Amino acid sequence: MSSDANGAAVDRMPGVEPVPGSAKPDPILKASGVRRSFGGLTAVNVERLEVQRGTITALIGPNGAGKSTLFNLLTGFDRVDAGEWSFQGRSLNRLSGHKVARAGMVRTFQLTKALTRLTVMDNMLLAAPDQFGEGMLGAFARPVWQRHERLNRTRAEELLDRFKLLAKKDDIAGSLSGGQRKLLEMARALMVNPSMIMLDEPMAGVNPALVQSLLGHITALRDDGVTVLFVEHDMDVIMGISDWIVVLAQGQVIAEGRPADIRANKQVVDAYLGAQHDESGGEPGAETDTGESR
Ligand SMILES: Nc1ncnc2c1ncn2[C@@H]1O[C@H](COP(=O)(O)OP(=O)(O)OP(=O)(O)O)[C@@H](O)[C@H]1O
Repeated sequence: MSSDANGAAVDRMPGVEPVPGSAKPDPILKASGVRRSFGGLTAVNVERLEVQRGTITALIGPNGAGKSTLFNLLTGFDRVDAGEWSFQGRSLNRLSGHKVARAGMVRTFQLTKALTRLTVMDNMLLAAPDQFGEGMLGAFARPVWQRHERLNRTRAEELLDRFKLLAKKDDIAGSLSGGQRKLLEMARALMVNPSMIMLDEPMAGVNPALVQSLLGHITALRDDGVTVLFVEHDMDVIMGISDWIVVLAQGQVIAEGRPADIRANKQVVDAYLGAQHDESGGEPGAETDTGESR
């Protein structure tokens, strides 16, 4: 359960059963029988998973539970061995990452080395939909391309402004701090105007001073109608902003529920939360995962 602008608790999943594979009233994403093995190791084996539209859903689990693999499968960056899933009622099976993004479901990526050498603005423009070089076009199509470019630039500036990166638009992305890079990763993903964004460890390597600001951006996305699914290790972050939590262990969904349900789930506490909580300790939201476990 998360809070509204006045800090009051809001249950965005009223009546939803806190059990693995539970049906949601308005699922934006539905997956069933999704399996992926690497050699003899079953990395993902998800019988059923639904993500409620307009919520922040956390995907948690111990190292090696299959969280990143599931992200990769759902977003078209890896191939399933079996299973199917649909997004906004449309089957996404076997679509490439590019097509999945165009359908409205994007995931963030850490900036690659090549991207860190480009300016912040160029990073944004490269993430825009329908990228094509001017050289590929005949003279007749140039005005269309120029209009596209102008619209992309305007959208990039709006997003950079929202994420407080506009003053850095001409800086090399590699010069940004860890937290600013996370903001840029989010801003890049939003260039395609997605209905759902998947964040892989948004707080990893982020200076504690920026954690609250990042959390604010994530809840603002949800409040603007973007569905958020995120993988994170920091339990204070997870419990603080999630409307719903899905627990993965050895590739399977072993629990689902509101933060209070998950805290009260003995199987999850014994297998995962106990150890995590001992590690994080301090003030809620004050600790960050360094990403060193990856
Ligand atoms: N390309 C691959 N080739 C072989 N094994 C892989 C590959 N990708 C993932 N695995 C294995 O699949 C299992 C699930 O890995 P995955 O990275 O999805 O877990 P995770 O929950 O994201 O873990 P972490 O929290 O440590 O990031 C692990 O045992 C991992 O070693």
